Amino acid sequence: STPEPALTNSADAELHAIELQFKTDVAQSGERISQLLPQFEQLTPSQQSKLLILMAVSRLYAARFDEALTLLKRAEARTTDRGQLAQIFNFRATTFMALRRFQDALQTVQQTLNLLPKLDDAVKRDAYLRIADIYEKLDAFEEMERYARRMLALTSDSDIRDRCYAQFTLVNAEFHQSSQALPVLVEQVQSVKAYCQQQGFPLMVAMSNKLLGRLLLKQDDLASAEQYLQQALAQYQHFAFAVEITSTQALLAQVYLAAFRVKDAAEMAKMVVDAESSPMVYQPRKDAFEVLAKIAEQQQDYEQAVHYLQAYAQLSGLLYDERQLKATAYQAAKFQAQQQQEQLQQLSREREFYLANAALQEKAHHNMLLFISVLAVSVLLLAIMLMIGLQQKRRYMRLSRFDGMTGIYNRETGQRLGEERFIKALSCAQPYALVLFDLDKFKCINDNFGHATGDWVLRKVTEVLKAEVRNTHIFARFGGEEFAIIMPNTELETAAALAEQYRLLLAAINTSKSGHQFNVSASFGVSGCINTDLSLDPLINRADLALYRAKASGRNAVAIETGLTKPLTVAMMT
Ligand SMILES: Nc1nc2c(ncn2[C@@H]2O[C@H](COP(=O)(O)OP(=O)(O)OP(=O)(O)O)[C@@H](O)[C@H]2O)c(=O)[nH]1
Repeated sequence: STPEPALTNSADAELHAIELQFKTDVAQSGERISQLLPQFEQLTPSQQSKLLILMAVSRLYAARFDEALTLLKRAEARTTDRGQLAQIFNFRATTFMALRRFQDALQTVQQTLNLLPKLDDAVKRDAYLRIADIYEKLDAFEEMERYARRMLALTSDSDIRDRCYAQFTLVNAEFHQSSQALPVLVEQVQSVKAYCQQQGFPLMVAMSNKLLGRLLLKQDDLASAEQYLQQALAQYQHFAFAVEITSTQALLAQVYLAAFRVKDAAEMAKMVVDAESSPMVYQPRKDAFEVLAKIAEQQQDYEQAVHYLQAYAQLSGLLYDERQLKATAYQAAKFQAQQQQEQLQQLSREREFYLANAALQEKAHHNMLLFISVLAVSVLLLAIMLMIGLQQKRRYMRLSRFDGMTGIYNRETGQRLGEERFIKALSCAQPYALVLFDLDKFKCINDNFGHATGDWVLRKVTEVLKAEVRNTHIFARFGGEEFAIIMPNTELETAAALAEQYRLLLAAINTSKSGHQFNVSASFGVSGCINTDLSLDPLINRADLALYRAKASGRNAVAIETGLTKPLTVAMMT
């Protein structure tokens, strides 16, 4: 069922309030969680996740680590929000640290770091803070400093809490590494403390006080050290922060011992060793047993001193083992991170390879285009050349089919066409006739008026007859001044009549345009197809015979050769 909007909003507000209160009043916030629990089923998955995270945190403070892990798992299952997931991972890493499962903790840190790139700065700062805290517990102080700096770099003037936390973590990392002189560090911690106090972050004030106490103990400023440590103790007691209370008490015991306040020292140290033991307090316990051993020794209670020294030695061994464990985990995590880095580099190399390959393919594509273009241009050129060739061929064909001077068919073409028509006429039993004519005394024209005039006559004769010859007839120059008119589907008599007509036309040519005045005439021989003819040749021969006779009869005449036993002579004119 969908939750009512009013409940959704009020639950959001309450969850946010509880989250804030965790930083100042753990007990009170636990109370508010219990009050919200009966409404669990009515909350949205995201709110349920948030509530489960808060419950896990309260278990974490109560050192109920396995319960905390279970709650975090349930919280993780209910959200896809990256920010919330980062928060879950952070608390999980802290829980693993408390359980001394260092490798799991570092793996969880890596999970958080993988989530971070897409998250906003506030979530990043939160994660960096917790990672720095984990590295501190792993004695990896360089890493601690690195993440503190990253966090600080992401803060602006308005991120007061995070700036206070980051500054403290940074100065704490410097203290662990002894990278600054003690007085410089004291000054730095004091300025961080002032800033955090002014902005109202009591936990950071408590931690600053404890750190100042520790620094001043080292400087042998015992009075100031006690003052700061007492302040820190009161503040931690307010938070019910058991681990820090024990750790501060152990420091106070050392201050009192140094100040020869044996009774106070013993009292403090006793509180430390009587408090619940856990790996988190091995160091303060070891310090407290040392204080107690020294006191017993001073009081010459050697039996008791040996007893305390045994406890001290045992804790030293445990701490040594733990340091080994941490170092191993840290190295393993470093190795894993390195491997991951190498994998990333491999991926980027593969990507480079892919890009280079793509560029290569692009080039191949480009070359292909170039090749196609060249091919296209070549084909075009070839086509043009082919066309020119065809045109030339057509020109030559034309030249070879026609007579250059007169433009009519030459002898070969005329004879071939005539032959084709002849075969057709033969199969259809159609009539067929042939006229040959030869200009008269042409040599004289050449001789008297020059070759050019002779040429003019040849062209004039053609021009005159071309206009007259039927379009089914074939007009050809047979050579020199001899012409033929092949007449398919034409009777011999018709051919003779036409020849006569042509003879008259030629004789009527006016030669003045040639620049000379003279007579033009031609002699004609006509033949027609007879039964025995199987090709054009016999017709040509007979027309030739007739032409010869026409010449012999005095020229400018038409003669007929029938091919029959008694040749028929037609009218001749002079
Ligand atoms: N101008 C010119 N003369 C040509 C051409 N072809 C042939 N001839 C000339 O034509 C003349 C033909 O002379 P012949 O064969 O003796 O005949 P003809 O002078 O016409 O006398 P007949 O045929 O007996 O009437 C030759 O002098 C050739 O040189 C040509 O293309 N142009």
